[in-house]
Amino acid sequence: MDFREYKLLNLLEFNSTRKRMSVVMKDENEQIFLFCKGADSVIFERLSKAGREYEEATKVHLAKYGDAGLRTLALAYRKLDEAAYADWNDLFIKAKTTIGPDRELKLDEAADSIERELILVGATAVEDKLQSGVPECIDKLALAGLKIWVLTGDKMETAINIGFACSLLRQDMKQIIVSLDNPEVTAAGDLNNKEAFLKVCKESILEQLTRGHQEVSVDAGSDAVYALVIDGKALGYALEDDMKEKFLQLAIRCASVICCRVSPKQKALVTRLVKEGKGRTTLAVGDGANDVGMIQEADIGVGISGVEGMQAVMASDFAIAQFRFLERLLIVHGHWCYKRISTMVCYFFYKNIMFGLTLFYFQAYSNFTGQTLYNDWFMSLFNVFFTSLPVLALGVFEQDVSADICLEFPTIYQQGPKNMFFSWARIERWIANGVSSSIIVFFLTVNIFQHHAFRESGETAGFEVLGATMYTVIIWAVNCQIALATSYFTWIQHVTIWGSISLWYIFLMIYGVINPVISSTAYMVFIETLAPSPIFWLTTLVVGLACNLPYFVLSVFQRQFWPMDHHIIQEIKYLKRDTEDPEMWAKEMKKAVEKAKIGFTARFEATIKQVRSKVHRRQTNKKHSHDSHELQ
Ligand SMILES: Nc1ncnc2c1ncn2[C@@H]1O[C@H](COP(=O)(O)OP(=O)(O)OP(=O)(O)O)[C@@H](O)[C@H]1O
Ligand SMILES: [Mg+2]
Repeated sequence: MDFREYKLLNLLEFNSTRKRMSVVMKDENEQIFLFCKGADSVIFERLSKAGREYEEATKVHLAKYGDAGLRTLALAYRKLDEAAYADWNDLFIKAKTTIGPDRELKLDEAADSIERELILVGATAVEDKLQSGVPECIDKLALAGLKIWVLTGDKMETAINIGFACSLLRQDMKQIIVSLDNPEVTAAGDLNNKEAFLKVCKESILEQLTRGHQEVSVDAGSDAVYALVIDGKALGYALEDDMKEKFLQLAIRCASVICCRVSPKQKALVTRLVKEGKGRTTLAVGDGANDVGMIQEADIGVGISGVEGMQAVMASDFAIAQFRFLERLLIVHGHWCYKRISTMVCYFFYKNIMFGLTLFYFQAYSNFTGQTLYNDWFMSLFNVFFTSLPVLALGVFEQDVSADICLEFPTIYQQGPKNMFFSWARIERWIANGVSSSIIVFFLTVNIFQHHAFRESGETAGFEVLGATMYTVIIWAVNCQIALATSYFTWIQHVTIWGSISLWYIFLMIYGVINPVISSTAYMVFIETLAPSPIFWLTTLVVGLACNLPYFVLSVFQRQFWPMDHHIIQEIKYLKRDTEDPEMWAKEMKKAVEKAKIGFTARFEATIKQVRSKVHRRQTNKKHSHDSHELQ
């Protein structure tokens, strides 16, 4: 075997902006070479006139590989003479030893100056398999009403092929392809006038975007589904200030958007454009260092840990091991989290308003004497012990519907993006609940106690009795309220809710027997006064129920007359209709998905529609010919 020995002189590293990497080598005859591999578009730009011998053949191969969904690399080399290399090496070493922010820039410039005049050798292709479960996951996300954009560093053919593989594209979609790969731009490029070339490029992109808009507008209202495929260079122009709005509007009207050959910076810019232009919440998911920019730019960044290193994971808010876990992360945990947090916050408003307002009413009632209704310790411990754990349990464990149902009914996810549970209307309803409960608890309790004998000897109750009773009612009311608002009960919910209430009585007893210097108005109030008197227990029951009555009645009405998705599903599950009455379940299932335009469910529907229209056409044709026969 014939061995050749090469000495490695320099390594010009890969990054996603350069989209290429090179090595400088010396062979046994002291001849210096530069070998370069990288994205085809980048390599072809850098070929010398003499080095284009295999250009056409390689392009054909590359297109073939791309269509097969393979990832391609173009390979090229160049010979360097000793003197030219020595000059360049000085420049490179200087760049390499620079310290400061412009080191990268200088290195890129140095590399750029030598990676020119290349001679094309050929191309390679490797299969980069989709992870398992990606098409299914994309389908679910589409059914949940999410819009999916693909931003990739791959070449257009590969990206389109992958688009087909994961059902983002399908045959009956109309593709709008925006790129600079057209005769006008190529002709302008040959003229060697940079300014004129830029102008032609810009005009070409503007024209393609306008044409896209027209096409989409013509078909508006019909079933036509569009996909936008834009390439990195074109995107550079489309993201300029005067064009980005047009690009965004077009992209929004397309069911799928695929941006290929984009640099990391462009990925971030596109994310920002959607985030700021539409004011929507964006989520970026990626696995490589080239995705870090967009992961940080998006509202929610998700990193996939895998073969491409840990950079994406380090920069992300959530890390997952496979793309398909995104489905569960969003549709199950995203949904639960949104509900938990929004209900938790609303409940906090409610309970503090209810408690605080009773203090305020008492001030007015006692002619602003400054006398507080409750013992100091009662007030301090309200949010700490007696009402805190149930709401924490709700915030951590609540599930309005189970995980399986979330996945089976992806539309339920839309409650989040539509903000149905943290809208002003809902917050106001909870505030109103707090205000009404405070009015009920205060005025009912005061009226019950005011004109009646409380003690055997005929005296009315003192304000310490009134305060302790009212406080007891509030503890019952707010804890029962959370029991009403919770849909998922485990022993944890029971322990926290009923435990909080029990804790109050235990506290009252222990605190009540402590020296009156410390317990002040609470001294023996429960053991001696409240516990033996039936009116205390009766008040707790009646007023406690009355506080929760408005919420309860409204909830019943809502469930009955304006049920939301999760209400219906809860009822079906509770009444076991899913097993006993499959028809009802199937009917509900139909409603359970957004009308998606991408994903294989959409593809399946489109195919059925096509077959149906074909059959219909055939039947009408037959009928026509039959009719004309009869006429003859
Ligand atoms: N090590 C490498 N050496 C030379 N060229 C490379 C190398 N890695 C990638 N390339 C080329 O640079 C292009 C851009 O790579 P980049 O990492 O930005 O995106 P990607 O990995 O292709 O796609 P994605 O954004 O989907 O991860 C690739 O399509 C490939 O042609
Ligand atoms: Mg990558």
